[in-house]
Amino acid sequence: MKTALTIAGSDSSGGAGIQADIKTMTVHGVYAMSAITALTAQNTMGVQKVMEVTPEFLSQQLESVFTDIYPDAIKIGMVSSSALIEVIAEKLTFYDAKNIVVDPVMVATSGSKLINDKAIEYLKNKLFAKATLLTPNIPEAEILSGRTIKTSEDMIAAARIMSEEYGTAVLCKGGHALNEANDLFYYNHQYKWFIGERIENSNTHGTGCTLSSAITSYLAQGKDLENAIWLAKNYLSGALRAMLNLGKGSGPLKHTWNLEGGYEE
Ligand SMILES: Nc1ncnc2c1ncn2[C@@H]1O[C@H](COP(=O)(O)OP(=O)(O)OP(=O)(O)O)[C@@H](O)[C@H]1O
Ligand SMILES: Cc1ncc(CO)c(N)n1
Repeated sequence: MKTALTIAGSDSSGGAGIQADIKTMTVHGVYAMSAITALTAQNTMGVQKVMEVTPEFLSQQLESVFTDIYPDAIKIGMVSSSALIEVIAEKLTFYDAKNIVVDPVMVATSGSKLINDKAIEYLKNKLFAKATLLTPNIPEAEILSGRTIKTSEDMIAAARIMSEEYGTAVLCKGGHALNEANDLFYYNHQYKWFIGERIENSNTHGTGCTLSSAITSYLAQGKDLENAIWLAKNYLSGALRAMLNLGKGSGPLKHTWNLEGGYEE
């Protein structure tokens, strides 16, 4: 069985973070492991409280995992402080980790900030160069590239800046652009659009986490990066089309849709 590790925050409401990652990896037939960076008390309406783990405890979780069941691929999500980022960077190097997808989580769908400013600098300087793929959404891409994104051309320019600065592939997600679900892939001075059909569903809690862990699952299974992105996007679209409607705010996706004969009931 292929194995994957998520290094991310826990979402008590189960739709984003570690919980979304484990569900996604599991329905892809990949054995999921976790190293938790923070607990969030969160629901579909917002993040009520965050409790970070200590750097020592994160370090121990990573050591426990890597020295026993080596992950074929790794997804990194919410990491809210510079000390935690340092620990992750050090362990990834020490254990020679491969297939690393970094989702630079900064703000939850509900608008709550999930990272501090010093940590953003550490992400850029210590972590991004180790990534196989970065998956920023538009607001994150604006912060990381220093450019405002209003058009498709802006997305290309921002992705180019990030890819060249960090020497890694970048998938800039277009879910925040009105009427679109097109994501821009940029690597080796070339770009490619991953065109998606926009699904009218306001329940989008955890779309970013779900996409990045689906990509991670496919990388663990040995798919190449572009194939992994296509397959993951298809999985995500199905989870949105299944129209689960839970909670009072922006609800979670139906992660299990692909086990249940699809979304046509
Ligand atoms: N309404 C939609 N219909 C189809 N695809 C969508 C829709 N909204 C988002 N997506 C897709 O979902 C994926 C995640 O994109 P999005 O921009 O929502 O990420 P995110 O903001 O990081 O998510 P999160 O809400 O978890 O922070 C992308 O592939 C995007 O194109
Ligand atoms: C724990 C966690 N990670 C990531 C996100 C981004 O959606 C969230 N809302 N919560």
